Amino acid sequence: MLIKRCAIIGVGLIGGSMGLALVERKLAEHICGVDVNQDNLSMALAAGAVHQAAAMPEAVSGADLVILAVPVGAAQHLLTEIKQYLKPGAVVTDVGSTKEQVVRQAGKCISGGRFVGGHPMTGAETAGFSGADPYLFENAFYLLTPTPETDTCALETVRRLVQAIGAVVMEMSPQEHDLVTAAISHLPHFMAVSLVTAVAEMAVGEQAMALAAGGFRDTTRIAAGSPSMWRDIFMSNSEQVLKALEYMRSAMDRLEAALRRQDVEKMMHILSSASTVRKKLPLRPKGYLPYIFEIVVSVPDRPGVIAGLAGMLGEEGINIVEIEILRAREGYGGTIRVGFATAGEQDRAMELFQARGIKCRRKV
Ligand SMILES: NC(=O)C1=CN([C@@H]2O[C@H](COP(=O)(O)OP(=O)(O)OC[C@H]3O[C@@H](n4cnc5c(N)ncnc54)[C@H](O)[C@@H]3O)[C@@H](O)[C@H]2O)C=CC1
Ligand SMILES: O=C(O)C(=O)Cc1ccc(O)cc1
Repeated sequence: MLIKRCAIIGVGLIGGSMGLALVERKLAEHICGVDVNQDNLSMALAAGAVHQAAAMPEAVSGADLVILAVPVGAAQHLLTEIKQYLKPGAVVTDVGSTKEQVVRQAGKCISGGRFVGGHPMTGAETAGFSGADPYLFENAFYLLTPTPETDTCALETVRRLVQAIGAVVMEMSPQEHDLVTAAISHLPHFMAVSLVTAVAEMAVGEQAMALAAGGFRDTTRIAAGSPSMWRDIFMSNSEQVLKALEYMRSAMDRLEAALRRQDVEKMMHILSSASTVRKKLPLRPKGYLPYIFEIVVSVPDRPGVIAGLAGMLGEEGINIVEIEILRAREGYGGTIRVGFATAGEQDRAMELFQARGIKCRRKV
């Protein structure tokens, strides 16, 4: 066992998933769960994500590892609260989406550099334990943000834990973290929220909203995320988000100017450059995220189709690392994206499907 006694404060989507992952992989002997929301706590206990539902001082005072899995605003208050109860040598980590403020606060509260900032780059737009998943972290990037003050043993403990739940560790400073996530996570959320707000204000009616097709859905899925979680993310990373917004505004202004002036050439240039950049964006960029070798399979829209494909691959010992339904319209069939860890598996899957007359292509 990696950890003897662990406390998870906040057993919602991420804390709950962490508990399930630790239990499933037998990484912690005993886990205490703490939550202000009794429903989440009861569900976590019933699902076996925690061994015991506990109240604050007891949960923390016996713990070797404390995981803060609450919105970032609450995490900062909790650091102040728990410092008096921590046993000597205990390691504290968090899962918050912003890092600079929390890491600074931890520096004041947690002695010996035994706080290690963490951020799993995986999740969903659903809040609460009901969405918890023991495999949420598998193959996902998990950012750790040590500082020169971080204790090397504490860092190693968290590193090993993150790897043991199947995630891929990447380390960067809290400042770098907040800049990068402002660009690739917080700005997209800001835009998704603004897009939903704008279209709602256009009052195109319920019927028009029902027509909302791929584009609107794809660009706004994340806007359904937890408002309190995102309030805390924006408020704690306002400086970087505001910087990112300046770039966004400038890009929108240039596109708007081309439209106003009916400047076809300029418009074409902007659209083409964006299209090129977007097409080059791998699902998981090489060197940053583990690369995925994908194929896209065209299939009829019938129950059991995915099971059939998965069965064929399974019989050949080809492991699926990702699978996604890209398009399915009743009666028209659809496409399924299947991802593999190696080029060899991608080749074998192509051969297997083609030999059975299944239409497929390599995704580049
Ligand atoms: N939802 C996502 O996709 C991701 C979220 N995160 C971060 O993970 C953290 C948790 O987010 P989720 O699990 O999604 O939220 P959630 O809403 O599903 O869970 C948070 C839990 O913390 C509890 N809580 C709040 N304040 C508390 C307090 N003072 N004491 C004890 N419990 C308290 C809530 O009752 C809730 O059960 C946030 O900091 C978020 O930024 C990180 C990566 C992905
Ligand atoms: O649902 C999605 O696609 C997400 O991007 C979830 C998410 C939300 C917040 C994070 O800090 C990390 C991941």
